[in-house]
Amino acid sequence: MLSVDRLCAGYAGGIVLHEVSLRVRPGSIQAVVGRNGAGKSTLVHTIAGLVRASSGRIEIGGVHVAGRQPHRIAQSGVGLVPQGRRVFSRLTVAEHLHLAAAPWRAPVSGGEGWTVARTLELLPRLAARLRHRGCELSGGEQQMLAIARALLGQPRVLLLDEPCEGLSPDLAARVRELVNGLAADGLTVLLVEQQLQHAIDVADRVAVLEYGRVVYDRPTAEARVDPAPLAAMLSVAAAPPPPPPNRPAPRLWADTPTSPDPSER
Ligand SMILES: Nc1ncnc2c1ncn2[C@@H]1O[C@H](COP(=O)(O)OP(=O)(O)OP(=O)(O)O)[C@@H](O)[C@H]1O
Repeated sequence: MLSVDRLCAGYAGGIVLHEVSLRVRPGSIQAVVGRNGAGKSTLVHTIAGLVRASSGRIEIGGVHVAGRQPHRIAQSGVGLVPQGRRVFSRLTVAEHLHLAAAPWRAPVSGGEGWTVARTLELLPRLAARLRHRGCELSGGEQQMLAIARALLGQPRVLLLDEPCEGLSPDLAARVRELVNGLAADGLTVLLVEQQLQHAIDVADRVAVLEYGRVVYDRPTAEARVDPAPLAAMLSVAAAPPPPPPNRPAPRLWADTPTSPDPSER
């Protein structure tokens, strides 16, 4: 179970997440949608420990992890598939996989762990590309590699930040199918999606972030019946809410130097 409770986080320029609360059950997919700049990546980065929470709780399987170093949070069972894949252009697929493999780490959720052989069985396209360098892969292959790398860390919670971005409809459908299968195997999945329809297709619940606040969080079954309210929420620009009166200003944190790539923003 991933539980986020009244989470606040941001950067030196200001607070971005305002008391965000979400609960994602094992084996389920929670989609998070929202307009550009709503705070979706900040949310996954904060859960992964790359951005420091200024207040609130993040629990993985009942253990409070907010404030821990990113590698400690990864050891608690959080895997991140970052936006833009972030594969190393000069390393081969095989090198990526062997660097990411953590066979000494027992799978946090128990059961069968992820080995290089098992990830290649799941993602056979990578098996045919083992000697290719990151820069020689297609966008879809890079995405598969980013997912394989996260799985090799033996996660029980998988955070995916716009995994279908820039992929052809076929490949995007393949990625959604893959994510679905991982959740069916018991993984807890938080999926940031730019496209509402993709979120509705794959997720069990969908939450809307607006100016860093959760303004909607319902089962996708409701949106499948009538997606109009959700679509309207994402297409009509709302003014940012005024700050609440008489509340002390939240502490602001700079992005930590542990961010995977300082040129990210
Ligand atoms: N490293 C950073 N330093 C300072 N501000 C940042 C940083 N990263 C993001 N922000 C700001 O935080 C806010 C939320 O950005 P975030 O990337 O979380 O939004 P998003 O919903 O993921 O957007 P997108 O859909 O465009 O990826 C934006 O105003 C953005 O400019």
